[in-house]
Amino acid sequence: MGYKEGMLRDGALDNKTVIVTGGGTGLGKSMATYFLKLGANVVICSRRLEVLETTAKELEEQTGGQILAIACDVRKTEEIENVITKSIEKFGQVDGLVNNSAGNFISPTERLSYKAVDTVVDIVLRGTYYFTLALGKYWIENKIKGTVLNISTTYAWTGSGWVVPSAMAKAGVLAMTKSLAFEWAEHGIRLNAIAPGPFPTKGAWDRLFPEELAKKFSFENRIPLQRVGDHQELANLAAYLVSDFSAYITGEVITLDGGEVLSAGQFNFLKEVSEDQWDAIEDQIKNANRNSKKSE
Ligand SMILES: CCC/C=C/C(=O)SCCNC(=O)CCNC(=O)[C@H](O)C(C)(C)COP(=O)([O-])OP(=O)([O-])OC[C@H]1O[C@@H](n2cnc3c(N)ncnc32)[C@H](O)[C@@H]1OP(=O)([O-])[O-]
Ligand SMILES: NC(=O)C1=CN([C@@H]2O[C@H](COP(=O)(O)OP(=O)(O)OC[C@H]3O[C@@H](n4cnc5c(N)ncnc54)[C@H](OP(=O)(O)O)[C@@H]3O)[C@@H](O)[C@H]2O)C=CC1
Repeated sequence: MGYKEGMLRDGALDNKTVIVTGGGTGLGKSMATYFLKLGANVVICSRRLEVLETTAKELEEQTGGQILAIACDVRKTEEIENVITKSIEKFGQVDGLVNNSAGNFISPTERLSYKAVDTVVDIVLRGTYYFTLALGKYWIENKIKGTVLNISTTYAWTGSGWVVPSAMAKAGVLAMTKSLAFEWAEHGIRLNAIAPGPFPTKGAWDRLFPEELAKKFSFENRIPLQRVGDHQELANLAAYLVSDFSAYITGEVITLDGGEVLSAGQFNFLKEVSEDQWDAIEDQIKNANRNSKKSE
């Protein structure tokens, strides 16, 4: 058994219908795959219908599960409402939502046009609160104990230069997660988030680690656990958080990043010190201890 294997037991998501935004590619596709394997009906939606349909066909063959692909720009409320209506028509009801769609690219902020900032913020923040609001109203009206899982980032709370629109938007998503988790708890609706570290996907790598950068900065050296994430690790956590096994968890953000976010620790630079240097440092400190005792 290892981290590349599915964690939950067969049938863990039986009788659940989960919408995964951006489910045609990358991490959304990996989560959709695992949800299907665990028995869920899955609805994937994003802008490119042909990408969604190709994924739907592939996953249907791979898992034998039921999957519906619908075009939807999460910045448009009427398209979101169409996804919800079609999902209910096909599967009877909707139980879960994974807000996974995102837009992001690295850039010095002063190079961005107003529209460039709006584009990222609108997909990530507006798209997430539009979808959550639409489903929340439906859940409350129909007394359904729905679950929302937001895919955030660690820089939602540390901040990060060169991805400022994304950081602002993901921070808003985090505030929404915690605020609504409290407000809608009385309806049995739960909201949680995952903050992933680097998980290789074409979407992220093309826009955040283009070849020029990838050659210079290797993750193996930067991540304390010395590797990037495996998609199944994220799918495992996501499936747990949308399942009833996590029924007592709400308003939580779980970091899944091999320790990357911990690198700000004030003394972490000591990673560079060799054993010989530690011998000398230990001597110096013990000497200073002895001297301070003498002078007392
Ligand atoms: C591992 C770390 C965490 C990872 C987090 C992730 O989210 S990974 C997820 C990663 N996955 C994804 O991001 C997947 C989806 N992403 C996408 O579809 C695109 O990257 C998108 C977000 C730009 C949206 O596309 P669209 O078709 O809706 O919009 P558009 O093409 O019309 O552009 C709008 C404005 O942006 C401007 N602009 C664009 N690039 C640059 C640049 N490099 N420099 C400067 N500006 C740039 C462009 O010029 C225009 O402004 P203008 O000139 O009119 O004032
Ligand atoms: N990969 C990583 O290392 C990390 C990823 N994340 C997060 O994980 C999530 C998935 O990213 P990842 O799989 O890497 O990248 P992808 O680019 O593969 O996924 C982004 C998805 O969002 C969809 N999307 C973009 N714009 C819209 C829109 N306007 N309306 C609806 N859907 C849209 C895209 O589909 P389409 O183009 O068809 O619309 C695409 O399927 C994101 O939330 C990202 O911020 C967080 C930290 C690290």
